[in-house]
Amino acid sequence: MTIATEAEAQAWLRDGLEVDAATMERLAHLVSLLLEENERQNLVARGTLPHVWVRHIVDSAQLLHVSRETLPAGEWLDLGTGAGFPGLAIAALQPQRPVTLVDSRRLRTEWLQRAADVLGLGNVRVVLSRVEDLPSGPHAVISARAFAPLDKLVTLSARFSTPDTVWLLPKGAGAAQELQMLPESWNHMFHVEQSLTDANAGVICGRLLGGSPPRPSNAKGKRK
Ligand SMILES: C[S@@+](CC[C@H](N)C(=O)[O-])C[C@H]1O[C@@H](n2cnc3c(N)ncnc32)[C@H](O)[C@@H]1O
Repeated sequence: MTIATEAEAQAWLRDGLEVDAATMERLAHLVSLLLEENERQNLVARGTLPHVWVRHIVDSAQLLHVSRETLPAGEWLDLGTGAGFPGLAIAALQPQRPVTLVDSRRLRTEWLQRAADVLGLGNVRVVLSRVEDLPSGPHAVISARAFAPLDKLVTLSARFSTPDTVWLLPKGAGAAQELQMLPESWNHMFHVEQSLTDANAGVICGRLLGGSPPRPSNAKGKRK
């Protein structure tokens, strides 16, 4: 199944993900704030504006659905959140879950904080920082969309993960190839799930196990 239209996106949220009416309203409010702010700053690609529900809201919300396992409770860390995807949409969908949104661009984090305030999302923590400079610490879920190639992303972010952490990484058409290129010594249980919003794209899901964690010397994305 591929969700292609705005009507299909909203129907899937209501019927597939069983999002309640109040949350649908919150998401609609997020969409209108985004469209308004996009007039002032380039938050998302203009070509995606007619399809915000498909390209951003459901593309984010699918992370609550595509993984083969139940997501652990606890803090969700979204790296390179940009305009808010997937992290801000997840926070709107799961207002009881603490969600940390990290981005290195001040304008983006100011927007994220404003949007979270207007939407009344007290579960959101916005952090203006490079991922490289964040303090280490475990998180229940790690997500990142369009942030970095998989090997670099895992290298940068392994220190926020335990073997119980679930990683959810929406990728493009090259998801399976990116996964294949991870060094064999890395002990992981990642797999690719079909994206609900793009027949050619995949979501890399799974866990990073102990044993051979990536070393910081790989931080620039170089493979040995
Ligand atoms: C291509 S955008 C993707 C934004 C969003 N995740 C999405 O998919 O719509 C990448 C974002 O990562 C941020 N970024 C790039 N390098 C970063 C770093 N080292 N640490 C934190 N954020 C970074 C950029 O400021 C930008 O907002």
